[in-house]
Amino acid sequence: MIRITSLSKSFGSLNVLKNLNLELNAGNVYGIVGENGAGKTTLFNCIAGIEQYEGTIESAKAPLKNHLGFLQTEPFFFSKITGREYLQLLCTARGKQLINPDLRNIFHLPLDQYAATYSTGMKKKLALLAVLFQENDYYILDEPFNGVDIQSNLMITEIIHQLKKLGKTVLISSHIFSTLRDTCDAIYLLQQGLFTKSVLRDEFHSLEEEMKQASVGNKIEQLGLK
Ligand SMILES: Nc1ncnc2c1ncn2[C@@H]1O[C@H](COP(=O)(O)OP(=O)(O)OP(=O)(O)O)[C@@H](O)[C@H]1O
Repeated sequence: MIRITSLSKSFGSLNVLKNLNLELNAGNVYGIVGENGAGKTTLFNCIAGIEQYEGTIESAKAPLKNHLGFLQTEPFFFSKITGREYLQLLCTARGKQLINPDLRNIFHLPLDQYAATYSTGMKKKLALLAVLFQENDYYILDEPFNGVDIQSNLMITEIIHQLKKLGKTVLISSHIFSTLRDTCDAIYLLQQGLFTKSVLRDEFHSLEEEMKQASVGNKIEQLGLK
């Protein structure tokens, strides 16, 4: 369980997160949707302890950061570290052994190549493997489907299903509604730093239609394509 109470975050005069409350329970997958700049990454950074904030964030397993696997939108790697060394480093940081990295290298990453020289999608897959190998209780996956190939997208969907089965708590952001439909138990709509809607699985379709209507409406006709 992660409980977020009265969470606010500002950058100077810009109020990005406005008094958010959210409870995330074990064995559930939660999705966050919202326009660019709505505050999704800022929310994740606050939960991960990367940003300072007002309010409280509590977790059943504490401290939260020691049990959290945070996959960032664009993972960063130091220049002279191989994929294998990165996996080793992240496992060591949690006091875990790196077990069978070659056998468990399901994305066929070149583990002896410098990670900084990986492609965008390869970097994301390496960072994902690392947080999985840490055996965390909580996962935040910021746009996990973005920039990876179709095969890996299918794999990541199955990984999320498996995390749910294992009773983990998973929070995902995505700009592709279908990926959330395939993985989430509940979806929260974040608009200008506020949760304006939360829906359970059986209401996903109506949320998608509502968002489509609000964002597309009659704008295609307005475009006047010929
Ligand atoms: N370090 C920072 N300093 C100042 N403003 C920031 C900082 N980080 C984020 N912001 C601002 O906070 C707002 C929310 O940004 P955030 O990255 O959380 O949005 P997001 O919902 O993740 O967007 P996207 O979908 O584009 O990834 C934006 O207006 C952004 O410019």
